[in-house]
Amino acid sequence: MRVIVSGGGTGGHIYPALALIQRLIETKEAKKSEILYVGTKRGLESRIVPEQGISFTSIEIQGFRRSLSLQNAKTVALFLKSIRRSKNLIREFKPDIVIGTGGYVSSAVVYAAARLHIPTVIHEQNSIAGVTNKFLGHFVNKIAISFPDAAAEFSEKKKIVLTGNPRAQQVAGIQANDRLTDFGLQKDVPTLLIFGGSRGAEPINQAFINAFDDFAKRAYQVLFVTGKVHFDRVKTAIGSRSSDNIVIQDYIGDMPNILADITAIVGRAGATSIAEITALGLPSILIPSPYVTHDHQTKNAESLVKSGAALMLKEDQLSERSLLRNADTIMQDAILRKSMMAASKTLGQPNAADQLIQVMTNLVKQTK
Ligand SMILES: CC(=O)N[C@H]1[C@@H](OP(=O)(O)OP(=O)(O)OC[C@H]2O[C@@H](n3ccc(=O)[nH]c3=O)[C@H](O)[C@@H]2O)O[C@H](CO)[C@@H](O)[C@@H]1O
Repeated sequence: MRVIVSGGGTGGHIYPALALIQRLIETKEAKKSEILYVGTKRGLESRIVPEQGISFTSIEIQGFRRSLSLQNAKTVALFLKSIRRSKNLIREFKPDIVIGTGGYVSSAVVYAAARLHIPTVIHEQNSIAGVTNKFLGHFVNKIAISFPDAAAEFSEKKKIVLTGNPRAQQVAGIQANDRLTDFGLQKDVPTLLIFGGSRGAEPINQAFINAFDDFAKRAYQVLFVTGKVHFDRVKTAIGSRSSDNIVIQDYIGDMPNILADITAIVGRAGATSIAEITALGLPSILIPSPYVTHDHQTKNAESLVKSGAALMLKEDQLSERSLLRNADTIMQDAILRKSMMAASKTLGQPNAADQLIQVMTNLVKQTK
């Protein structure tokens, strides 16, 4: 099967696409040479996708501003140009199917495919759909969702299929593998991973910087990930302080393998992170980003909190003290962790990639 995949901007849209691609290759539904990823140069995808050895090509497009501005005129012009470019790419590559995983780049690629009568699927990771997927929902053949609640976001109910997030299946099968020693951490000490989504989060970084001296006294260890753009500032703020139980990284390239060795997570409540957390049955402290459309991360987090899988810390309550208190609550109580792990695991979607592939292969068969 020849497949064009498009999705980007942030890791939350890219990693589900990569997990799907990996599974398409594993199951021999597609060869590596039959896959083309279309993204933008500016998005994280331009770095992450070629690193995986997947063919990558970029189109120029930008997102709409919320307020009326001259930039929006440029955005419209770029959008029309990117549809023409996408149509050319599609005519050249001749995909059997085009799938979009969100982020504005996928709007042009998937829309162009629909206009050319190529079978199309979108994948929505969140319970509240993104702007791009809401737009594309009118044109595609199938809408794959990760949370049942997302069905309410689309008017054409016949198109909707609940598959889960393919990244869940990619991490679900991974066993603990002592990879923490790669970073100089101990392999048998409980480890807390702190990170603010795929791009890092300034408020989480600041709370961690303020709490550094206290974390340094803990019996557990901390793997702290700043996000690439924040790394230098965090390192400067930490200065010459160091501790055997704390490691600071800018980005983790191989998150699935690292997650398998982690005891608990402090993070944002991005949908793909949540798919990973529940696939592995990890306990977590979720600090939803208040800067996302319709506060959808709070909704994502609430589903875990309700079932006892996670604690939620609202960003306006985030401080060094609340960060430490929540971290200690989980890291110093093995019984609590055990019940959170069980609750987390019940929300996991370990067959999500296969379910999405099923949707794709059925659609291709029907349209042949
Ligand atoms: C600010 C913003 O718009 N956030 C959205 C974005 O978040 P974001 O891109 O942060 O997405 P998620 O938290 O969902 O996923 C982050 C992904 O990046 C990976 N990772 C992260 C850090 C790292 O060092 N290495 C690494 O590989 C994680 O393992 C995960 O696979 O997309 C999500 C869709 O899924 C949405 O729910 C989020 O609201």
